[in-house]
Amino acid sequence: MSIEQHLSGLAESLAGLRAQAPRITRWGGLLARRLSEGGRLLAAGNGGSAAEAQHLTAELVGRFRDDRAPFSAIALCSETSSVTAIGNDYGYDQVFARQVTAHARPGDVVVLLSTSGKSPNLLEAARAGRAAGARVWAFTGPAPNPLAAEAEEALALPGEPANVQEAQLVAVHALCKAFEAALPAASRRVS
Ligand SMILES: O=C(CO)[C@@H](O)[C@H](O)[C@H](O)[C@H](O)COP(=O)(O)O
Repeated sequence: MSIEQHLSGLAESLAGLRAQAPRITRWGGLLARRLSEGGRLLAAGNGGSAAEAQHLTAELVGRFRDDRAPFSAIALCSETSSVTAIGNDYGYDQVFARQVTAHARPGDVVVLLSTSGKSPNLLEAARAGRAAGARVWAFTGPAPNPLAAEAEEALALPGEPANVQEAQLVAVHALCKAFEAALPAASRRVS
């Protein structure tokens, strides 16, 4: 595939994202409410999506754009001792689900990123999140797919995996932008 074809594919995935901008704005508002009230975001993904999960939590604990309070967010894929111990003792399908069961409380938000929407460990994590009473949102490739079906809501993007993954990084930034815009003034300290 030529670079031009790759970039055309990315444009298609981004067009799919643009069509779902209202969902991202709504998610940002809900996330701002939940985290301001003491909730926590738990994020997970495999491979490149693991990097995006970490990217999202870093923006929330640090900051995206505005100077403001830190918020609680954990990338479950970065918990190397938990991932390796749970994977070793319970199997790779449980590496995120067990952490979700340990950390998630009602009022929390679980964000699961996948290009295929088929990774068994993310499907298990979605079930664990719902069982814990948390909100479960999935970022996936083309719908229908099992993860989109298992989550309460999904941002499903068209395109091949690499393009979906690239567009998901834009979606992560868009969510952070919507989140910071929706934060109550009390927790915002723009300099
Ligand atoms: O970054 C890439 C492909 O762009 C790979 O590392 C990719 O993330 C891995 O193959 C993942 O295991 C794929 O998982 P998923 O997106 O299908 O849930």
